[in-house]
Amino acid sequence: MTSSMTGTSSATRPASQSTSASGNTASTLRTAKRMAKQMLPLINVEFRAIACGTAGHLFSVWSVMCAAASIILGFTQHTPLWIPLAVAAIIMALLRGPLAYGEQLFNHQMAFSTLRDIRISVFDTMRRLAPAKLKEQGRGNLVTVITEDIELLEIFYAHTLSPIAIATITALVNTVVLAVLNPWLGLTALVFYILIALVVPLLSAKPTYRAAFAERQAQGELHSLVLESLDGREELLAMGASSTTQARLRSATEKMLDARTRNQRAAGWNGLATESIPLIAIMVFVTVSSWLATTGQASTLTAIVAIAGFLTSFPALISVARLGSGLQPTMAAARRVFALFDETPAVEETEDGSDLKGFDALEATSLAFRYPHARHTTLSDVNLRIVPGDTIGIQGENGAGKSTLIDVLMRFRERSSGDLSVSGVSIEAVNTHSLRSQESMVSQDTFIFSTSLAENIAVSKPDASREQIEAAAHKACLDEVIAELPGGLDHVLERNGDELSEGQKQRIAVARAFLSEAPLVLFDEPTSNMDALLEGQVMRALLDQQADSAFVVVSHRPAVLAYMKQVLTLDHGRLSPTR
Ligand SMILES: Nc1ncnc2c1ncn2[C@@H]1O[C@H](COP(=O)(O)OP(=O)(O)OP(=O)(O)O)[C@@H](O)[C@H]1O
Repeated sequence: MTSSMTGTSSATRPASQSTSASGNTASTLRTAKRMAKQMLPLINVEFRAIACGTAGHLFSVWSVMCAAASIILGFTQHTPLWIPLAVAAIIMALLRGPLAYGEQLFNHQMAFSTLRDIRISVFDTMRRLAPAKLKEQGRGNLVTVITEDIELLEIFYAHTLSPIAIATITALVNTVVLAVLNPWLGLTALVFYILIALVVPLLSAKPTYRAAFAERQAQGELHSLVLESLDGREELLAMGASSTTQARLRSATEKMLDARTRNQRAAGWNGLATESIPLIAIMVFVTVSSWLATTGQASTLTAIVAIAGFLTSFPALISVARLGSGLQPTMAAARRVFALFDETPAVEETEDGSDLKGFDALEATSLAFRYPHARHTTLSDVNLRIVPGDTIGIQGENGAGKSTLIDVLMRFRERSSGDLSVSGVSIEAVNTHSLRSQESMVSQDTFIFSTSLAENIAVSKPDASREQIEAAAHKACLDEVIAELPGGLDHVLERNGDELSEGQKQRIAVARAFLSEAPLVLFDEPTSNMDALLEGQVMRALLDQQADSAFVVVSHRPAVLAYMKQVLTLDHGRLSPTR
């Protein structure tokens, strides 16, 4: 991952909250600088875009100037000079097309490559933040960042830096050319160039940024609400609460539309200036040129050629003037993407630590854990030793901290104090990928991916053979589910396994545990949705294939705990033996 993208900060709030709408110039410049850094690996492509764009715009100005000079010289003075001027005008006009094509091609090559790198970094960041910090982000907000916010960055990478460079170079060259024709013409052009390419975008940037930022935030909140209403649609219908949700959706939509309207209004003012100022500039320029011609300070030929050139010099500048409002949604989106990159993970992954050779023991001594901002510690003094062959049941009241303990043992969350080691190595000194190969987990909620049932089972061992998958499915009592699905093991499950019952999904999770080769498996309520018969079959199958593995099973059910050699109770943050 590119370090400039992922520099960490002390931010601990979700991306939706950790950025403010303050559009001060310093922070916008910082964001722009950070974005520009991503372009460094492709700087040659950017130079090519600038070269093509500059040449293309200058050729279009010069071709019109040469054509004007050629026509006047040919018709009024009948000098042969009109011929080379006409040829030059035609050649430059013909070159304008390929140069414009090149400019677009290189700009988009730059934009798409940079966006690809940013997308990879976003997915890397999500992996780094998962699972603890990702839960805090809000799914809707993440969806907005991953889809719309990243797409908006395209404007910066394809339509910002090179147009600014092109506009600056062409404006300077045009000013010099016009000043050579007559200093007054050069001065007049320079004043209007500065007005259009500098003053207009700077004046329209700040108000547009605020509205654009509010719109991005409102969009994220609306997406969160829509996803929440979709996920909870059955509860809402069953509880007759649809109208409340509709009202919340309406209010969120209005908030978003209000921000969008303000954004459009700010963009409208920018459009007004961008359309009017060139016309005023042309009127003033024509007036100055006519005055110079009538007072004999410039020839008619000079005045007409200068007017022709000035008229055609605006497109490069107008695209920069429009950035004043057009770029602001992009800057707002960039702040949100960078806020995600800057989010501090609950646990920093270890990459330069030790690799575990095998699993001897997991030991927790005086282990404590407190959620950030929580008033009490959830785990205050946990002492636990797990060795190969152990089966340990953990029970406790709702909210006692059982799932939290599993998260800490998996190092999804960092303990607040105490010691925690695996095979004699302090857990944070173990390389994360090595830790995951030794410890795996079956959580309360099973996520079903949109792929075949076989591939869903093989999540814990992607290179598992067909026989191994079938055996795991059989042990997890999935035979009858497989027989009922139209494609059997190859049936493609969709929408988080909508067509399966919760108990069937849990059996898929257990099948994953059967396939996993991790010597320590932590189960969080693995059979809570199964009937007593299935539960018994699954537990017996688990113990049958246990061999040297160690199992820790969190459960409220005495029937499940009865299978365990040792049962512990978690109460007031402490584990004590029950039997
Ligand atoms: N992300 C969080 N931030 C703050 N507090 C949390 C968070 N997650 C859980 N808690 C709190 O920590 C305590 C322990 O929660 P945990 O889910 O570990 O309990 P549990 O024993 O697994 O409960 P259950 O039997 O209901 O599954 C609860 O009081 C809960 O409110």
